Amino acid sequence: MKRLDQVRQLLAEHSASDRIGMTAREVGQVLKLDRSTVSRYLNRLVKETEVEKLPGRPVRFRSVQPPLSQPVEEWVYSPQDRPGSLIGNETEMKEALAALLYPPRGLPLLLEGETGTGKTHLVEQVVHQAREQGKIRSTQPFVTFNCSEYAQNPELLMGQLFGIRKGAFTGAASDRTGLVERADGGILFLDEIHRLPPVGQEMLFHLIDQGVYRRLGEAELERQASIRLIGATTERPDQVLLPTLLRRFAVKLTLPSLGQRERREREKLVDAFFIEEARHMALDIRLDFRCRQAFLEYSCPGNIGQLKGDVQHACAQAFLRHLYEPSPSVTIRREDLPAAVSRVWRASALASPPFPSTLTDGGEKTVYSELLRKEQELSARGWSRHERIRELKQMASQYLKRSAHPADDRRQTGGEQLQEVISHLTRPLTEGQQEALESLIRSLTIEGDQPSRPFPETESLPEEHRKAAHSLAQAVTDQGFSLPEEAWKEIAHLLSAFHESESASAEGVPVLIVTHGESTATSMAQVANALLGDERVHAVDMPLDQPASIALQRVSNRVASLHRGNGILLLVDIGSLTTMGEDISREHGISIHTLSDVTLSMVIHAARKAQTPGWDAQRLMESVRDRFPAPVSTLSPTQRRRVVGVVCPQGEGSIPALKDWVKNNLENKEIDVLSGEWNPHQSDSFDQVLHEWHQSGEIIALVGTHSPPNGNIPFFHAWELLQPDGIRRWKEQLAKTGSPS
Ligand SMILES: Nc1ncnc2c1ncn2[C@@H]1O[C@H](COP(=O)(O)OP(=O)(O)OP(=O)(O)O)[C@@H](O)[C@H]1O
Repeated sequence: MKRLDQVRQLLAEHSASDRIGMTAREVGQVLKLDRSTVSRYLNRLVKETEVEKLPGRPVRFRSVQPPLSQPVEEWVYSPQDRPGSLIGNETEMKEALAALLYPPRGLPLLLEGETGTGKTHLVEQVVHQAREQGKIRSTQPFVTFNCSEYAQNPELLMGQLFGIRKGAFTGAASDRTGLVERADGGILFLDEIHRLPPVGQEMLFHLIDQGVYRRLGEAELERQASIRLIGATTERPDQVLLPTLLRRFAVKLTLPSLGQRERREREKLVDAFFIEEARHMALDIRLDFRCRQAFLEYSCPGNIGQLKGDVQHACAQAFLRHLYEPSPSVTIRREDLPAAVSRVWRASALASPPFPSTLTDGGEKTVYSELLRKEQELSARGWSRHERIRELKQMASQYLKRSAHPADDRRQTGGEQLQEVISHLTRPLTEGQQEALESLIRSLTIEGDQPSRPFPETESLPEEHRKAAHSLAQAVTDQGFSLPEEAWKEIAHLLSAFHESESASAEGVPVLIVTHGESTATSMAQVANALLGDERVHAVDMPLDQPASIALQRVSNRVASLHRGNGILLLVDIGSLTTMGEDISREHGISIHTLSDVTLSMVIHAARKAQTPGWDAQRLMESVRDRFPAPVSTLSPTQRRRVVGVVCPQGEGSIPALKDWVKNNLENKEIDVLSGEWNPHQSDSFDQVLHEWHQSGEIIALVGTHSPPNGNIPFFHAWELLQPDGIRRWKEQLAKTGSPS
């Protein structure tokens, strides 16, 4: 904490209990600072009317805080409050705006600052203001790209930026437009610009300098583009950028870390973030003195970004409690604070009374409305209160990227006890088998009486496995755990898998699990591999905050490395993952069969059958699908309708006109046009839109006003469709995906 803040805080705490104030010497003694330094700070605080000088000698100083008789015990943030879109950074804002608007096409601007200091936010605000002021037309593109997304693959990174000519490198199956081309006439914001390899930096330099560039693999044709360039980096620019490129950035700004900011600014940030949450919830949020104080003091290495995330974390926890304790507003308590914040929470003379809260949906789709929707859905499905709270807690922590530790999970579900029951009942099983069985039964008990899916049929299973599963399910129920009536069927499949030995073939079909979450896929693969005694199941975890493009790249790399000639079985959970197989299959020409709604027993079955001699991915997929019939969906592009999606960020209002345009310009009336909005601030929002559309058919192209965060489906910028080249590309794309005869 800065010294000025230490002085301010000491006086605030002292004045709260003792109104006679402190002398400069006393303050110096407590803080171990010399008196003249303390006097300087005290006079500054007096000037800023935060501290008052009391009459008499020696001069005593007292914080201008409300007297104890009327303590400010709590802050109330209301949805009617206006949070302010940019806090601090006014000077940087002015300079950045001046750079952006400098004639004729702006001065290249470079922002430097630690992660979370607000570089992206500043750029967004600058562009917003330039548009508001009419200095930049809203039709001029604003393309943003984070170079770290493709940092592991420099070719792809540069291809993404400058475009690719067909055949430029292995896998470049068609010509591809780059972001430079999309940003032509507008603004290109390159975040983490230092991730560009030197040759890419050279190309960028050439573009800024001469206004020309080439697509990758294009030797003859030189293309022109006029862009306003903004770069951002978390590194020291002189250590990571080529001097030639660095010199071309005429304006360089450094954003301060949170620790370097004035306390006033931090207060404004904390208040703004709470107001933002109150607006999302459409409810007042109450926060007591000590909690707010903790937010002002804790060490926050992730800067403003982390501060905002931690405020959201506390709000989500409080909102969750509020769902079960209806009252007119949401109150943040110490137990809601993230650990780092809670650690600096201190008992204070100012106590806060408990406050009640109510239930209202803010309308907008936020973590709160989602929690609320989930709660209603689970109630309607008859989940018990205990189970609902558990589920919602998990959901909240997922949203906040704080997925619960598996050990906690086990404790919450009475897992230890369950484990004991199972190990007692199933002594002959190996440790790995017991673990698998326990996982399965735990997931079945969580589902309660009304499972979300039908159970697999068991006619083909040996009678002894059916009977054993029956008794096991009965025994588990007798121990007080609630299992769905037909849960034994799934257990029977698992028991059958344990006992069936397969003659392994060296080839086999690789099974790859891809699911959302930090470790879900890996855990399933580990259990299955432990059980079957080898490493035939592979996994890719998809943390919720990871961009879809990176996930696709990771899965694609994994598919390429696993492929042995018999295709791949992809087992996925939900969302846009179901479309991945198709994209990757096209990219590598590998036969990929995808099944969704993966469960542990499905993985075990697939792993067991994967080594069957002579089987390929299709045969394996059919076997798994037959065993686990619904709601498993196989994705066969040949039987599906084709869909063009019109997609814009929320609140843009351009969807109806765009949708009409697309419909009127589609020669093939068999293509469906769907539209939807996504929330740029919610990492999986775009995936959800894709997932919904995917139910209706294969998405062959996207049209919108902003590039969506998914680079796998061909995207057409609205303005591009009005250009002759855009229309040509559009027609080509539709023709390319024509229905197979
Ligand atoms: N000055 C500000 N006023 C209000 N909110 C801000 C401010 N600066 C940043 N934020 C908020 O903090 C969060 C993090 O900011 P941002 O993503 O711009 O940081 P960054 O420096 O680009 O981080 P990174 O280097 O990790 O990409 C954003 O949600 C943004 O809305």
